[in-house]
Amino acid sequence: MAENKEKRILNFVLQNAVRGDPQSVVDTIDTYCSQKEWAMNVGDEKGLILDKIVEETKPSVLLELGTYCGYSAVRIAGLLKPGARLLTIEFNPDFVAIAKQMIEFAGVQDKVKILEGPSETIIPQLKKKHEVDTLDFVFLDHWKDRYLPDTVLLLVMCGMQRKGSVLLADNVICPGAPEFIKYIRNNNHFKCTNFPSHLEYMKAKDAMEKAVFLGPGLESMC
Ligand SMILES: Nc1ncnc2c1ncn2[C@@H]1O[C@H](/C=C/CNC(=O)c2cc([N+](=O)[O-])cc(O)c2O)[C@@H](O)[C@H]1O
Ligand SMILES: [Mg+2]
Repeated sequence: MAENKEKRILNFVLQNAVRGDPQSVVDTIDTYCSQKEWAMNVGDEKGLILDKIVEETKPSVLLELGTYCGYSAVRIAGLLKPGARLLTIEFNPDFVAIAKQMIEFAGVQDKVKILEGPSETIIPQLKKKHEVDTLDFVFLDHWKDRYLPDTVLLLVMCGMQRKGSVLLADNVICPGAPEFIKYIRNNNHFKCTNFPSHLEYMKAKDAMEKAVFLGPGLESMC
């Protein structure tokens, strides 16, 4: 496979991080991407917001949309209670290969399962093929124009949310996910909170949006 940025990030981790230590892997990626080559990891500043919300939620079954190099999968997995599991969806086979090695090096392969393919195909398979009943936590960090359709898919088509389920979306300012924000903030089945921050490794403003599902009401969900 051609030498590319994601491969260079992985090699830097393999050569500099501590095997079996998720925090060391996360810190090493942050060092590389802040000093050598920028990459679209959630990063250290927004990562602390992610950590706090995961720890507060104490989730057992989690879904991530957009694995990329596995940075947030490793970060989240390092916080999970025994028996909790993270499913992460990624459709780029090169990134799947990178993330797989990143997750194994961090020693969290027993907590994380990468599902290769497009989210729109895999989400409807979660119940039957991956024995998911409901999701306690969903991290949205894939193409921004997929946030809304995939949220609707999770909600309406697959009933994947239960009362108290948490959706957390990265990048609601930069690059932005305006349709998702409009929908989720106007949907009275969700209680939304915005967490202002900065774009990973940059000074530009960004934010994360947390949306807690309040449960299906009597009226239609749409
Ligand atoms: N429908 C789908 N199913 C499965 N995998 C999918 C998918 N859509 C995208 N992906 C994967 O998710 C990742 C995309 C992330 C987009 N983030 C971004 O575009 C992004 C951009 C900036 N930025 O430009 O500053 C900053 C950020 O934090 C960002 O997350 C890639 O690994 C891509 O292959
Ligand atoms: Mg992002």
